Amino acid sequence: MQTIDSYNFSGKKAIIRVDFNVPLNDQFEITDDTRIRAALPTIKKVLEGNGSVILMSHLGRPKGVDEKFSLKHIVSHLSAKLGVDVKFADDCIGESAKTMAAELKEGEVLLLENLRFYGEEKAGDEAFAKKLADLADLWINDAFGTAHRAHASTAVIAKFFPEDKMFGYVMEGELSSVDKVLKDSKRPLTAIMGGAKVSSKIDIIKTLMPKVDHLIIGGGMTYTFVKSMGGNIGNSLVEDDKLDIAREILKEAEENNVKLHLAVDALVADDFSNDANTKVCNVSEIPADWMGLDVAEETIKNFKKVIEESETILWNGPVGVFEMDTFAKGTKAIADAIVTATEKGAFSLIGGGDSVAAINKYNLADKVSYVSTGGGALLEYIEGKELPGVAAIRG
Ligand SMILES: Nc1ncnc2c1ncn2[C@@H]1O[C@H](COP(=O)(O)OP(=O)(O)O)[C@@H](O)[C@H]1O
Ligand SMILES: O=C(OP(=O)(O)O)[C@H](O)COP(=O)(O)O
Repeated sequence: MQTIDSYNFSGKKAIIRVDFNVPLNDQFEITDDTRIRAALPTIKKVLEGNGSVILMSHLGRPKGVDEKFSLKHIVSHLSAKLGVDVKFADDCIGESAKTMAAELKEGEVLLLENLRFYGEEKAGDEAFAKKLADLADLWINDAFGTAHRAHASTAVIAKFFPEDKMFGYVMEGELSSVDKVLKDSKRPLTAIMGGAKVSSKIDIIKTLMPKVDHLIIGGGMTYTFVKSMGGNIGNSLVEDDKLDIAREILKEAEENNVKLHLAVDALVADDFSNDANTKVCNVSEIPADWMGLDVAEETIKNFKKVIEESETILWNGPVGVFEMDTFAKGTKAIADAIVTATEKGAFSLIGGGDSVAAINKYNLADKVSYVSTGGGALLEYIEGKELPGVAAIRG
């Protein structure tokens, strides 16, 4: 298998599938460029090896051609980050892309327009994949965030590069980080699962159960668990159809000798608002009309202790409504505890859109071991599913 470190890029054109699916505001400015920064080492590696680079990505979920989802919005930012004037092809296939790719010289970078302007991308159309493949001499897959999609540019294109395909550094880093957590982990291993709902986390919790020593459950999920044990949760978020699953998870934890840590106290509010009235109460004694929106002191103390004594940590999902400052304390405390553990030598992996947003909000991304660029892809990989973008390279 080829690797990015052993391949000779000299005089070659590399088409790199990146995940530049970044959030844009109403002025089309990038509000979080994590995925762009993550892709730079791979691009630079090819350029330093005297190759040229053709970048391809999707942005959003457009239905056909739609200006709002044009990758032209990221050209200037990418150029600044790379220190290279990035050229832009306003169609990812067709004559102009072909000519621009053919004319690309060593050290130059061409960005293709949004692949999803063509339905063929998501359909995994082979003829479309071939048109992309024909632009280059080799294919690098570095789009971890999209590795769970069997699309033309993430998987199907592989067949046109039987010898000349490889992972980029993002893919290599993401895969080895998950391996460090799930395969060669130093103990104790702690998973912190937060976020809104049990339903979106059941599969991952079940996968982690036989592997972890500690499972911390936080966020909106808490109240489904508390209700399943007969507690009063007032107006808190709950999934009544998941009460049985919650009980099952509690039982599985016992059977697997996993120490499951739930909140003991909650910061409750009389409204889902930053300006609501708040008070602290026992997590199973929440008055009617009040809702739990964050963990409180006693819980924070418990969670911190477990995290700071861990050698390997996986964090997915905030433990409170951290978007509102009033309810951000618990999530900030988790982030701080992970940083403390990491400073003491633990390996920490943060993944999932909102926990990454939280770690960035507190400027702590550089103080943990690895921040994943994948949401759904990371969860599927941890769940043990084969990702098409990975299989396309490993075969
Ligand atoms: N107690 C709570 N009640 C309601 N929503 C919550 C609560 N705690 C956390 N959340 C919300 O959960 C959302 C994140 O959920 P989710 O998408 O599952 O996480 P992630 O993106 O990290 O996987 C955040 O927007 C957060 O505000
Ligand atoms: O942002 C992405 O996924 P994520 O929201 O799970 O992190 C990827 O770019 C994949 O996008 P998609 O879910 O539209 O295929």
